Amino acid sequence: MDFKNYIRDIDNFPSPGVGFKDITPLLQDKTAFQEAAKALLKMVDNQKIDKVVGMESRGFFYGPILASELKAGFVPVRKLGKLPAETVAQTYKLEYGTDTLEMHKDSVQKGDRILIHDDVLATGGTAAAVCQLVERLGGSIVQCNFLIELDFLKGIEKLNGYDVRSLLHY
Ligand SMILES: O=P(O)(O)OC[C@H]1O[C@H](OP(=O)(O)OP(=O)(O)O)[C@H](O)[C@@H]1O
Ligand SMILES: Nc1ncnc2[nH]cnc12
Repeated sequence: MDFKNYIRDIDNFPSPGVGFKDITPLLQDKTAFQEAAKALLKMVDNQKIDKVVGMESRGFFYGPILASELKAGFVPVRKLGKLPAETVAQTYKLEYGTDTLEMHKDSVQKGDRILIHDDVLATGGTAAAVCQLVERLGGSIVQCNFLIELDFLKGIEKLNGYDVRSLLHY
């Protein structure tokens, strides 16, 4: 299946000069939605995973599905101020601004085998911040797994040393 047929380009969103990859056509198609989940899962290649860590908000579409299929837990990484218990936080830059992400301190135990999942790897600021949070909590990152990688933004350079897999490249 050519998943790219279900990814829509929106120019100048959310700010001038940004070419936004809109995955909602993929999500709303019953076949493409499910086939993409299977393809993301295939990239994990039967590795043992204790927890899938997904970033707010678009990492929440497939992250819990991957967790369920891998018989792993799901850990939400949320934007500042949304998580109710004690957190660790990391501020980072992304393609169109600056933000802070948080994880609950008790969400990852030392030695947990972690799959990080998000929809888009752009400049890599978000994913690098999440890798730092997971490692501060003692987690071991098995793979960083994305639906889309924007190769020209070179996000992979911020994820040196990690196993980075992306289903679609632009
Ligand atoms: O590689 P980067 O340049 O850091 O950009 C990638 C991030 O940007 C988007 O999230 P966004 O912060 O727009 O939030 P959203 O998922 O809530 O829309 C996307 O879902 C990634 O998390
Ligand atoms: N160009 C882009 N399209 C969709 N999500 C993004 N997150 C960061 N850059 C993005």
